[in-house]
Amino acid sequence: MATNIVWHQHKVGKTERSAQKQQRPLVIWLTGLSGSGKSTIANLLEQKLGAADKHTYLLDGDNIRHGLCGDLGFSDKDRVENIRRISEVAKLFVDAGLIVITAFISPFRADRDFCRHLLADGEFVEVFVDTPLAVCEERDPKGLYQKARAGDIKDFTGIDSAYEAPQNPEIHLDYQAGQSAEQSAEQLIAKLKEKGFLA
Ligand SMILES: Nc1ncnc2c1ncn2[C@@H]1O[C@H](COP(=O)(O)OS(=O)(=O)O)[C@@H](OP(=O)(O)O)[C@H]1O
Ligand SMILES: Nc1ncnc2c1ncn2[C@@H]1O[C@H](COP(=O)(O)OP(=O)(O)O)[C@@H](O)[C@H]1O
Repeated sequence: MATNIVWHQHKVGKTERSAQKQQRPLVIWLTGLSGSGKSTIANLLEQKLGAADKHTYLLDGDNIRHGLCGDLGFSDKDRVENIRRISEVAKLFVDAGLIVITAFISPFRADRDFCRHLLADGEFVEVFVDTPLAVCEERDPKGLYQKARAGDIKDFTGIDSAYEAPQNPEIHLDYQAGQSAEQSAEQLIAKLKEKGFLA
């Protein structure tokens, strides 16, 4: 707990930093099962926003777990702490004026809402990458479902660990058979624009 600590109000704030970048800072929070397409879509989205002169930062589950969250595993408690840390980092990057893209399973509603409530109204865009478990398992890009089914990995999301689907996400990316990742990323950009999150 922060006791005997006083918040410093700096002269240069979020308003100045985002004005300098000529953009509205945001968190675009992708959530979905392992293999649903979060990392692939997030990467394409970041490339497309960069090409449109936006200033972005992508926080991706696998990468963050090598450093900032390298001490955490996949128990419910560790996942809560993982998302808490990511949320605080995302808030700092929003304060820096950036468009933050996150790609974490983030299986628990309360934790996604924690990030939403850290930010100002309209700064948190929850994107549900709604790919059915059977499709994720069929894709199995890292062979993890096979290991989880064989009992070699415990607490695997969708198998023996819960995934709480968003009830009212700002954007719902419904799985469509045969749709490419490129098409999904384009669909996401179109929805971000349609809903007024991107100029
Ligand atoms: N037990 C278990 N359950 C789920 N996922 C597992 C597990 N063990 C390892 N992995 C790999 O870790 C990636 C998920 O990390 P996240 O930080 O996104 O998870 S969480 O948000 O804290 O639930 C996840 O990456 P993605 O496939 O990109 O989602 C997996 O590659
Ligand atoms: N429409 C799509 N959107 C995203 N990924 C797709 C799509 N169609 C096929 N894929 C493939 O599915 C896999 C998704 O893996 P990944 O992006 O690592 O998912 P996650 O980050 O959610 O675990 C990749 O191999 C990707 O090429």
